[in-house]
Amino acid sequence: MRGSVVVTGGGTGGHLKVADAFVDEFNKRGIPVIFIGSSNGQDKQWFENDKRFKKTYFLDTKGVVNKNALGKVKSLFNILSKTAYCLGLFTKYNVKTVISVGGFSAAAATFASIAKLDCKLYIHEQNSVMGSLNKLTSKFATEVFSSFLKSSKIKDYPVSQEFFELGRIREEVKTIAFFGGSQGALAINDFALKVAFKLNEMDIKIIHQAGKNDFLRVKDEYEKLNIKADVFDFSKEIPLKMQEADFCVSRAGASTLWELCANCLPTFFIPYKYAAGDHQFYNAKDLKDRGLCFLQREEDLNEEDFFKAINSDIHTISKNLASSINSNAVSLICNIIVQNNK
Ligand SMILES: CC(=O)N[C@H]1[C@@H](OP(=O)(O)OP(=O)(O)OC[C@H]2O[C@@H](n3ccc(=O)[nH]c3=O)[C@H](O)[C@@H]2O)O[C@H](CO)[C@@H](O)[C@@H]1O
Repeated sequence: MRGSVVVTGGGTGGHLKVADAFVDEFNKRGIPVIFIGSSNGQDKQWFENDKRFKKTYFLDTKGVVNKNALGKVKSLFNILSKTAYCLGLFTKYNVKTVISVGGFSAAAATFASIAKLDCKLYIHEQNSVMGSLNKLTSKFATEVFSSFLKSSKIKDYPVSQEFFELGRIREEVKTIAFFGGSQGALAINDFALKVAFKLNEMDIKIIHQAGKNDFLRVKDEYEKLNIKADVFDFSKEIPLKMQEADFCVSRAGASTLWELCANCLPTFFIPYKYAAGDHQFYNAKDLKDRGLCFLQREEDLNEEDFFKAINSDIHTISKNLASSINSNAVSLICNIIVQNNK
């Protein structure tokens, strides 16, 4: 492959998990990868000192959306200065390929890839509604990959192999996992605590990812209820937690959603209502329309529908999930990139 490869993007786990899948695939092919992310958000927590990368850079960049006019101008100037810095890096490492997985962390390296004429930009958009950076830059990309875009050459999602390998067809609900996405979700924490007593009475074990900010409160509440739940703030072993569960309650972040499909784990999705363009709801809508998941808006959340869901035919759902996603998306995407950049 000509020149070096940069993977850029992040901010939250959903973007970073896709970056993770790309790095593994390029490394498998003996192609080193440089990562460019932000020092704000979760990028450092995921990739600092990660030996799989040839080099990692965490730039002091922040998002532009959701800021007042002055904040927007400041962020834009900052991104421009970091773009110039990235151009310097691109010359130093002879970068010819940039893969953006989106999020505010991707802005500087994405703009630099557009400015450098001999560099190709590839975008992976995870969500049903395109993020603002991708909207702005996609016309400059050689390819835009997304499960939700008709024009995408590869429609399956780059999910890590372990979610497939640890997948199994469920028969009955003995263990339930509650997942709040990479940052945890207050609404899911509260709902889990509300139904915990009844689940305990039904002899159903609880696994609960509560997120960093609410972890201690949640742990404390289970103790008060005298329930032995597997509660944690963030775990690097989500594939194992999924494997153990027979049913899941989750936010509908794109990476989690496709990992659950890969794992054949029937899920009750409660989308984050403030996600841009309501994308979490639309991430899950097609699966819901095909009878492959349950989907309920936070404001409609009620115990009756939840218990109806766990008592439904989860075996058929689990069986049908097995054909909802192919396991080779990341390899197919990398084939296209490598072929283009020979
Ligand atoms: C609030 C918000 O805007 N969230 C967005 C963010 O979600 P978020 O960052 O929560 O992303 P996802 O749910 O898509 O992915 C979270 C990732 O973190 C991993 N994980 C999670 C918890 C844990 O303890 N350990 C762990 O490793 C999961 O396995 C998954 O791979 O990015 C997604 C992908 O663009 C979007 O679809 C979401 O809408």
